[in-house]
Amino acid sequence: MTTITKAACIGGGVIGGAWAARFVLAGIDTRIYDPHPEAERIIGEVLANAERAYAMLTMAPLPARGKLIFCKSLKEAVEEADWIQESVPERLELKRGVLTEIDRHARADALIGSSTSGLLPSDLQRDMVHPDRFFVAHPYNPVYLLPLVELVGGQKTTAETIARAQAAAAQIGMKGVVIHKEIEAFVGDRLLEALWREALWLIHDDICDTETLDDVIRYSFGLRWAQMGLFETYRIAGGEAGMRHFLAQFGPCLAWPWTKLTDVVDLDEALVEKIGAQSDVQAKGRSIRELERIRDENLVGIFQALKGGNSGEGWGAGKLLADFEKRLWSQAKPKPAPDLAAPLRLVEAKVSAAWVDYNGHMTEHRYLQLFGDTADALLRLIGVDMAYVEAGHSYYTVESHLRHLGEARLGQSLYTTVQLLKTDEKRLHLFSTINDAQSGTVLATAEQMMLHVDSAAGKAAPAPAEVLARLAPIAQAHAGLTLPQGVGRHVGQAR
Ligand SMILES: NC(=O)C1=CN([C@@H]2O[C@H](COP(=O)(O)OP(=O)(O)OC[C@H]3O[C@@H](n4cnc5c(N)ncnc54)[C@H](O)[C@@H]3O)[C@@H](O)[C@H]2O)C=CC1
Ligand SMILES: C[N+](C)(C)CC(=O)CC(=O)[O-]
Repeated sequence: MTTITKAACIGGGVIGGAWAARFVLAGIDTRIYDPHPEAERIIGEVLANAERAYAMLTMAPLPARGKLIFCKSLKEAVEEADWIQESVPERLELKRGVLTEIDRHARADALIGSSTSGLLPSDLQRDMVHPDRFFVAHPYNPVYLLPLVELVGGQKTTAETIARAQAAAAQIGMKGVVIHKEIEAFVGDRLLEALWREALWLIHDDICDTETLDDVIRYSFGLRWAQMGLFETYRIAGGEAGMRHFLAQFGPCLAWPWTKLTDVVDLDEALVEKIGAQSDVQAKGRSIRELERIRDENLVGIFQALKGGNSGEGWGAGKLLADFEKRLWSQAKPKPAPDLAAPLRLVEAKVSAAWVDYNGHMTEHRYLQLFGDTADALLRLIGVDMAYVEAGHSYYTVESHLRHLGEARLGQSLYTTVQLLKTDEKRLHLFSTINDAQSGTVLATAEQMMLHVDSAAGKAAPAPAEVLARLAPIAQAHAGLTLPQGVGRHVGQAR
């Protein structure tokens, strides 16, 4: 299977720019060709938003950012690439011309994907000399966050190409869903178009305005769709009798005249202006980049909620993120040995929107999460990693005392440190801090006791010699450090 190390983006608008961000943030060197005079500025802004979103999304060790190179010609962009992604405007003749040129200059084993929202891959690959390596890779906006890519082959696409494309998608954290039969608009845009058509009629007929329509979605079924889609949601809606009862009860309603789905609304000047004006009111003067940042913060929050779903196993897009993070951790190069002569600096983080509460600052359980991540980083350092845990032993936290000394705000960069206060064969007594990354100011501290356990037996057990041996030099070095202020504090009031 191909490992993608070099990518090319042909077209760097809304979608091409965000593909470039996804590639670059996955550590892939990316060349981009777009003749738009402001391409560099636009793509730079998209990349900045993507980096901001990733900093909030994950603490897993992302690879070093790939290089982003702007090219003067399509040839220069594609000739060395492993994966070329075309994202030029949705016009068949334009796309065919661009794809034929890509085909001419690309390496024989390169993957060539098109972002088309609905054109048939067989039509797009018609004039290519090597159409076997061409496929539709239809993404969703914003490509750098939403993980789905619909993979659709044309008549001349090989099964090997689709399999390689699926593996390449996984490499950049995407879920490549293979659509085995080519139809216009594939699966996602068929569904979206049905909804959109209906929505346009509702505005046209003055049933509601754009804000009311959006509220109807985002306060109700939009929340359901992000986690269970349509059919699993409706299975539950059938009550204990499930899907069959749901179909029996609501199937006949489909024959009632509830929808204008087959009629196409005339998007004449008046309707465009009506929708445009209502949309302007909704936006409350926010720019597209500002709206993108709000959207991204919300998406990150949803991802994180889904990552903790299904009793912590992860669910849907959250499970995909959890699996991707596991892979990143397993591939991470060992960090240089930390300086033992000071508390160990182990975790870097940025305050995500999902971490902020009604007081406008990081909410209290996120402090505990960061202290937990810090303890996990220390455990990995002494060999207590996922394989160790799966083999039946771990450390459990049995006591924590947190102190909140300052506020952490949305987007603020933080780091944590940990100092070993005392250890024995079963116990780890730790003192951790959360610090502002710029000033080093301590914002919170945690004093914690952890116990080594035999997880199957559910009781404390001595840690094995190899774990204790890795612990010993840290414990020895930290024994010489000053006891941090706040150790042994209990909750009480000054008298
Ligand atoms: N905007 C969306 O929500 C989605 C769009 N798509 C698909 O992605 C593709 C691109 O759409 P957008 O990014 O929205 O359009 P866009 O208009 O934002 O970007 C198109 C870019 O292509 C560039 N371009 C035009 N001719 C070119 C050429 N010959 N060579 C290189 N670059 C060229 C333009 O300068 C522009 O920057 C379309 O096929 C669209 O259907 C797919 C998923 C979602
Ligand atoms: C509007 N659109 C057809 C270009 C939308 C898509 O293709 C997918 C998306 O991101 O909604």
